[in-house]
Amino acid sequence: MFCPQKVFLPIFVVIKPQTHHHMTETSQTSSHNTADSNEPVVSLHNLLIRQEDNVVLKDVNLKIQKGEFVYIIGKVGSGKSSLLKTLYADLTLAEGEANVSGFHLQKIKKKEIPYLRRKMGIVFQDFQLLMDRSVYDNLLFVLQATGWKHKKEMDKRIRDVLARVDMVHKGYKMPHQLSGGEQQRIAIARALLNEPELILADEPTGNLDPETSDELMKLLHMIREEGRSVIMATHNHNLIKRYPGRTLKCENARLVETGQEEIELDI
Ligand SMILES: Nc1ncnc2c1ncn2[C@@H]1O[C@H](COP(=O)(O)OP(=O)(O)OP(=O)(O)O)[C@@H](O)[C@H]1O
Repeated sequence: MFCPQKVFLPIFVVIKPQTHHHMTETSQTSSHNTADSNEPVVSLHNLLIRQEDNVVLKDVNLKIQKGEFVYIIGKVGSGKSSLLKTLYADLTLAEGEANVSGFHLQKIKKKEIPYLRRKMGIVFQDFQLLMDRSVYDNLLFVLQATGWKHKKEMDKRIRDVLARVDMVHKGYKMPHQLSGGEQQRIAIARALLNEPELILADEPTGNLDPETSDELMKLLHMIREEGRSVIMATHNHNLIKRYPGRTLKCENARLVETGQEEIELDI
């Protein structure tokens, strides 16, 4: 069954109209610093990441700059999703210091989390579109939930993001009328609505065939070229070979940098 909380929309926050007000809002929050443009988008210092009582990752140290494309690899259960969940504050940080888009996660309050999530776009393996409404209404829902008010501006924004993912004529379709690849494009369009500086993608090609995965990778790399940072967890090593990027591996409860030559091709 569809679980609305899992869409990670800041729907429980009433936000003023969308007129470039992000900094004012976020800077009012105690865990947020107005980000310097040279600051890393993600800065992690000695993190300990736990799931219940189990240590998933320890001594995690990482800096990701604006415009970097970073892959997270590792075996099933090695901690890739837990790391991403920590970054979008779905998993409480056990120890260490984490600065993500200017938010200090070690002291973030529950009510501040929607503001953090507005600075990022999150893409999942299973797309997580609202199945009971059209593509257009999926996007409209997010804009309204994040404080946009003016019909014309919302319409323009929706058309812009649909154009970016080459889906401008599919706005009237219901999600079930789209292929998996098309649904994932819509999920990316949704992630781009509020111009985030960071895209987190958890196994985004997991449900896609190789050709469609390839197209999605081109799209994610195009998004990176616009100056956004992309962090993508994946099992698909072939894709990393075709679209090289900085690669980190979760292994033995640590996060380690991995050279391209160490990445084994999938059979
Ligand atoms: N909600 C949860 N409660 C308790 N333990 C969990 C929870 N989610 C994950 N874990 C455990 O935490 C560890 C890391 O899981 P995680 O999902 O981060 O791994 P992963 O590398 O993303 O795996 P996969 O490749 O299967 O997606 C695993 O041992 C897993 O069983």
